[in-house]
Amino acid sequence: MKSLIKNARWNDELVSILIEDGKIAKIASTVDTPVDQTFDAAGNHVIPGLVDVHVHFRDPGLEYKETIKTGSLASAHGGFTTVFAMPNVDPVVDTPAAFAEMVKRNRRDGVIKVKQYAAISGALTADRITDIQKMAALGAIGFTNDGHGVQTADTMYQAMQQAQAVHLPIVAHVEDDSLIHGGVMNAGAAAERLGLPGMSGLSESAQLARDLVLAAATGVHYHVAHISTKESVELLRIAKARGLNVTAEVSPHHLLLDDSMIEMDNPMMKMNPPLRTPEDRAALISGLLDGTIDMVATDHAPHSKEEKSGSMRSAAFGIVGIETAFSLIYTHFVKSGLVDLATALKWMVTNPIQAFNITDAGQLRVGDPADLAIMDLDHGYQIDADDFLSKGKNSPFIGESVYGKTIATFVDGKQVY
Ligand SMILES: NC(=O)N[C@@H](CC(=O)O)C(=O)O
Ligand SMILES: [Zn+2]
Ligand SMILES: [Zn+2]
Repeated sequence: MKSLIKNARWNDELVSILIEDGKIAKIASTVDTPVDQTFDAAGNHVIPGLVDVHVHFRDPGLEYKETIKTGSLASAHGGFTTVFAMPNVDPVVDTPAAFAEMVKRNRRDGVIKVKQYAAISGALTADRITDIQKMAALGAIGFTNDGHGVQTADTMYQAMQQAQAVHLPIVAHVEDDSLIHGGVMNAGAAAERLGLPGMSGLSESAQLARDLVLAAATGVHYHVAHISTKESVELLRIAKARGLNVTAEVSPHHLLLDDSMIEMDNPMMKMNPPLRTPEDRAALISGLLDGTIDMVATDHAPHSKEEKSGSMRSAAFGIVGIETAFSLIYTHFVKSGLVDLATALKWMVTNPIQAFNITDAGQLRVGDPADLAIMDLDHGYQIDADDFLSKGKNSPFIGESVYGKTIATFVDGKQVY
């Protein structure tokens, strides 16, 4: 099977991409090999398929929020061709049997490449660590209790030792529960103005400091999920300077929103970690620009309309992000002139692939899997929840005007959007 994508803009040139048996066979200004199928990109840009190391697909158990099918279709709509699914489904992915079931489902229902994390400890909250060795053998991409911080140092220490032994990362949702005090947004002036209970950013940074000590002692690859405070960025900067094997992701919403923008009690502005202060946000942006933070990940967290209505006091934590991430980063970092497209693609493709040793994702080189997306970078559009393929419509960015609309997405040469 041979196919051709023609008239695609790549590195300021119009190219044709020849795809043979799912792999990129040739990239050239003209290709005259006879093919079975041709896709005309009509002068739009081609980018390597995006990679998101942090999504919630809610399947099994919470299919009313999202399924692997709808989540992966939404990913394709966002230009993503590889995503890493979190284990906080029902049942939690904390046993080899549950893990094996997820592998089966992800393969059966995913229209893109859906890789799977396994839990660090039972039910994401127990002190007892999971069978890390067995789940590694079954294909786990890493271990995480995302949704919960690991509260005891010994549990984290043991998990790191085991993960290091199988050469897989620990992905940390860093949150010390003793510092949360029932907060629903960041503690500080904004929470006081709104009269809402606040949670301190120290909850994240204090646990991160502990983890970095443990990571140094074990040598494990330690990856910080959804980093959100300036203290965390500083800790990470020091850890990297010391040569620790540590990486971090930041979400588009923590880069683009802060608590000063929460004008009223609005559940679409509620997520964990919460939007922090403008100073925290500035530190996240500098950290991303100077390489302290390695990558952008969405933390796509779909919830139902009911769960995301009413007051922030009772609404669920989390927002969707997989269908808006590229447009938001492209518009606010590339179109605005802060970085070039290649840098944004480092944050959303190359660095995730390298940090997690992904061998079957495409980077738009001859011989790579034909995982790619065609993007219209020149015409603005408005983010509209009716266009989302995700079941979750819980986005604070609805109505925003952005650039970077996905025209088509291909996985192993097959058009999936
Ligand atoms: N980010 C969130 O606010 N929610 C996530 C859990 C998580 O990522 O911690 C979820 O599963 O809904
Ligand atoms: Zn989390
Ligand atoms: Zn998450």
